[in-house]
Amino acid sequence: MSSSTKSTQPSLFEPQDGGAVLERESDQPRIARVLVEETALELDYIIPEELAHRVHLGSRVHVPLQGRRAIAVVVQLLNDSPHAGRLRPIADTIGTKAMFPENLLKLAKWLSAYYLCPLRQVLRTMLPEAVRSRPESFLSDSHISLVKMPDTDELEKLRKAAPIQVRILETIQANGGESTLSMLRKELPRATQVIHVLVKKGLVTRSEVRVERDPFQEEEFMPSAPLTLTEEQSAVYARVLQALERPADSPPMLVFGVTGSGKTEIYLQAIGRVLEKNKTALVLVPEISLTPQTIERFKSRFSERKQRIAVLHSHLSEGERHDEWFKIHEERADIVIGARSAIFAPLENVGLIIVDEEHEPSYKQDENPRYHARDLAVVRAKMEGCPVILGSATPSLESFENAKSGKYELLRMNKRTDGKSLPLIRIVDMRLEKRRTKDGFSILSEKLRLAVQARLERGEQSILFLNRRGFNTALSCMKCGVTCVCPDCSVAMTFHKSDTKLICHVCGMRKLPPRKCESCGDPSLSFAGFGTERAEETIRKVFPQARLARVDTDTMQRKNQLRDTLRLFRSQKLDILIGTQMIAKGLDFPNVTLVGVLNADLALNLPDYRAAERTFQLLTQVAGRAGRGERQGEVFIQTYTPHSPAIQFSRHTDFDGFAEQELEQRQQWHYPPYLHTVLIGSRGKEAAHAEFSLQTLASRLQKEAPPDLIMGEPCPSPLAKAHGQFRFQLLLRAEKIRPLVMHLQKVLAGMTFPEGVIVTWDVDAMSLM
Ligand SMILES: Nc1ncnc2c1ncn2[C@@H]1O[C@H](COP(=O)(O)OP(=O)(O)OP(=O)(O)O)[C@@H](O)[C@H]1O
Ligand SMILES: [Zn+2]
Ligand SMILES: [Zn+2]
Repeated sequence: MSSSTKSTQPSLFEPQDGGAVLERESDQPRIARVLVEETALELDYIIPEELAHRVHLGSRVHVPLQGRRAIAVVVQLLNDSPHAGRLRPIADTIGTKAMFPENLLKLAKWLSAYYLCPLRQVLRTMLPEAVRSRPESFLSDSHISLVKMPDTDELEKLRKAAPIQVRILETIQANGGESTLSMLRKELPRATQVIHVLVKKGLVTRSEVRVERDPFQEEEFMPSAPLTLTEEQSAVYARVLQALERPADSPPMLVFGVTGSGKTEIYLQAIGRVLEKNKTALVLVPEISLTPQTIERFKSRFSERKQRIAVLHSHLSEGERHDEWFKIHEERADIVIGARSAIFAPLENVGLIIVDEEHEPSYKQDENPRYHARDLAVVRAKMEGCPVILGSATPSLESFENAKSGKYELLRMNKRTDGKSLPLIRIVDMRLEKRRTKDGFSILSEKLRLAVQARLERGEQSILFLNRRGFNTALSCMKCGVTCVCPDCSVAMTFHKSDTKLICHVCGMRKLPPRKCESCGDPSLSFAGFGTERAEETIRKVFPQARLARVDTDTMQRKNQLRDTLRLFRSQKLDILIGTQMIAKGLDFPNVTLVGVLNADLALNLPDYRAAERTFQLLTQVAGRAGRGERQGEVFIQTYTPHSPAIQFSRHTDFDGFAEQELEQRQQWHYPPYLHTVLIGSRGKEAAHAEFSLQTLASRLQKEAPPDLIMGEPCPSPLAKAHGQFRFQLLLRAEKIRPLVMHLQKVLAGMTFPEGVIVTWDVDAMSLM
């Protein structure tokens, strides 16, 4: 949150500027308290009689404000106001139905208080941009009919004076006298204005029609029927059914099932039950596993009502997002599947909320408001009075601890549905491997090479995973040792061979690799480290006959490219898939019998107390991609730290062992889940200003602090510079989060920061970078 949005004390009535004052006997409620969207003012307005049926809690309305009209959200309905005699009426509503259903508005208020973020900003986040700024325009298209062509003379005159008008007329004529505005626009971007003129001249008519963009309209779905549940699944499902019958007595359920244990099947059947009860279901999936395959599973199971499934994710066009949102708003959807922000879907009559892969860090938004969608799901479920299922093969330690303490209910599934054992996991010690190679460098160990070779011979498939894109991860001087870093960020620039550029992965800056050291001028520069691009090149050299594709954000730029590549892989037209975490999750390919992790140490080396947890999760997830079919799977993990606990425990798929050890450490060192954190950050072009601001804040926080506060020292962030700004941080920890947040709010309210310094705060921070 930037210091410029510092909360001001909202005044509750509007200064009068001479407008007529309404007075009338009350129907209840007669006054709406609204939050003006652009000013953060909370003001009271009269609800005029004629709008009474359209003004609800959560409605967006137009109100008169200082001689103009402003857009506001109704946040409270009142019978009376301290300024009752001096209020002006609401001018109009946007739509007839509240944009924020009551529970969503409640959730917004909760979020605002918990994460210390102005309500106005929360509400802004809840509505997609396309809905907020253009509530109607995307929805409609215009049907254009030709009334008459101008006669021959006139037509020629017009052709000279306004050739574009003629061109449009002729296009419509050629199309049988009918067309749509969107089609004409494709031909001519200015078609809208031209049509306007032609309508005035009476040559064409225009009528509004409603069209919807369906991102899946070309897809066919094979209907699927519910499977007979395994014993383990049945036990979990029985519990879920009970919760659906008596949601009030049911704590959040943590479904902890190994990869391939059939969690998704349970979700599908539970949703089936919810629909039978004429209720709706909300399913959150991490962005990265919101693959066509995942959506297909839902659309296939509920194929008879696939039109009633709304999908929300970041790859939708503005128009698609708008339409999906309205589909939910107008109650034309009863299943919503989406990534993080789908927790704000304006769904009503919610019967079940599911958060798949609940441990995924991407559920935490890393800009304002910095909410955690899983935690909001638990809160929203409570407000909706419905059960919530959190599912994972590697639960977050937060949820696991909640289950241990009885706040959540733990439901376990330890076996794969096919009865197959989990894949065999082998650790490859790259320190030994290094000695074997002549340049002391290896991308593919001998063991992994042989394993891939064997798959190629048997016609089976392999996935190779490397969580870093690019060719080389650093360019360093052999003489003075200086590495080429981004001038704006404190990170080494990555060499991308395909465009022969150094690219900064933080700010995106690109430049040609220098010919000599930028520090000492020596020409002996050397590339080091490797990313997916280089790994691909190596694998191609080692297995020239293999059919190979690389999946990372560099290769998957084009729309549908990921889908197409995965289809090729599924239909076994590819032997090897090499990629970043885009391929780590949720993919289910029966012919994959080998998974290789090229460098398991990447996540472990992050300066974050969660590094071990992340590594464990990632390795377990990746390993889960192997051996999902008839044949047993095998996993090779290449590492320079073979004895680290995260690697050893994941090797034995021993979540409990890992959790026990890790939780003990967290408790000892006072980290979540035993304490809450607030990470305060300051940044600015002037390092001294940013640092000083944080120091001042720290010393103010010290005064009258809650007794359980543990405050660190202001220090440079691990990512010390980004986008040309110097970054500092301060970690606050406390057992109770509310008193800490309230204390912080009070201190911030009394502070101003120097110009150019931005101060942020992140409650329950997931990343300490
Ligand atoms: N009861 C069942 N009988 C037979 N096959 C099943 C059953 N339940 C699930 N499956 C199949 O087992 C495979 C794994 O199931 P599913 O994807 O639901 O597991 P999951 O726990 O969600 O996996 P992951 O955590 O790896 O995403 C799928 O191919 C699914 O169709
Ligand atoms: Zn040098
Ligand atoms: Zn940069």
